[in-house]
Amino acid sequence: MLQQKIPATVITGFLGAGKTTMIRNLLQNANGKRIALIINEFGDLGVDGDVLKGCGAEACTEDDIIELTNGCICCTVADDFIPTMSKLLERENRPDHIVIETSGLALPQPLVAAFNWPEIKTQVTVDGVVTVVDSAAVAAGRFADDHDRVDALRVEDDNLDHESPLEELFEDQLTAADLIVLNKTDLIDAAGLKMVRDEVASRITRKPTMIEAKNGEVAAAVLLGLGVGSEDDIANRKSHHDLEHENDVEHDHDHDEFESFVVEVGAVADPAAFVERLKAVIAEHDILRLKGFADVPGKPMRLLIQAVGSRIDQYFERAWKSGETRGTRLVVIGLHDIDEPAIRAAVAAAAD
Ligand SMILES: Nc1nc2c(ncn2[C@@H]2O[C@H](COP(=O)(O)OP(=O)(O)OP(=O)(O)O)[C@@H](O)[C@H]2O)c(=O)[nH]1
Repeated sequence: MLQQKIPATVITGFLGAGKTTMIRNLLQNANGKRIALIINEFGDLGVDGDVLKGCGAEACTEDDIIELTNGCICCTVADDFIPTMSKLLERENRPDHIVIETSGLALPQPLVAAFNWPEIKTQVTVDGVVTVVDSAAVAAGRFADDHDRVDALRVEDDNLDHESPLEELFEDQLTAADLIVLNKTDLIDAAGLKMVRDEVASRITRKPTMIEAKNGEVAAAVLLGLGVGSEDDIANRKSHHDLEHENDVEHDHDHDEFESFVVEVGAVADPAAFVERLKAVIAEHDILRLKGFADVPGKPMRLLIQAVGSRIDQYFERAWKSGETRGTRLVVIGLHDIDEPAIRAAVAAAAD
């Protein structure tokens, strides 16, 4: 009997835009669909996986959550993504829908193109590519306003042939979209939102639907079931990288423009003071994303810390498990020239 292709939704968007938050909401409102989730994260602490496993949604048990941690999914298609999909498709109990969260630094194009590989194409189709946008970051000029900085980087590095790395990636993720979710609308006013809409529209030639959301609250019926088959249209969604290297088959995409590392420090006695000091460290070093868990003495639960630019959210996420080593571990992500030793020292000092 001919099996129906399983629809797969690719969820992309820059670091901290709200992808995991939106997926968490989706899993809790999945209308009875069984969803398999493939999560790819930059930096190897597995924060997103933990957040999603912790939500206990029936739509997606821990077994249905697969983490790809060997770098950005767009660079590990052959080694990581295809074998993972093949294994998932061999399962007896196949999911109704597959959701793939790319890392915030991933180019979605190579991932979508992978759905044309013969072993995948016969069994799965890309239902749609959903690009989540941090509206507050766009309104603040995060993706447009760093020309001085890029010029400075270019002086240091002759090989930097791009515009701003942030701007390019932002556009590439928008270019791949079938649906754009303008998230974090709670952080801006109506005029700001209008600006964000115009700014996003000005960066793409295709005209995908744009919707607004806060805390990633988008109905499952809106996110799933777009029915696009985006893999067949991938030639019309070329990234800057595709366009620059069209005749250059040897050229690999990489993430040299970004750097990530994990900082481990001691227990944090005063979380409020720690977070305030972290804000200063983030601003001074222009850290794009910082997230992880902190050990607060006397507390049975671990503190989840999520920073996107200067905004930091924190909450006690779950109890430390027996046998788990308590500790404070944070992933730091920035542009390639961030000062790792200085940041390590500053975060350690902030925890003291
Ligand atoms: N104020 C506000 N915060 C939000 C909203 N959506 C997400 N956040 C917060 O933004 C932070 C980042 O959200 P995530 O869902 O982890 O973002 P992400 O895109 O998965 O991040 P990466 O996987 O690191 O790229 C978290 O602290 C969220 O609670 C929103 O609509 N409004």
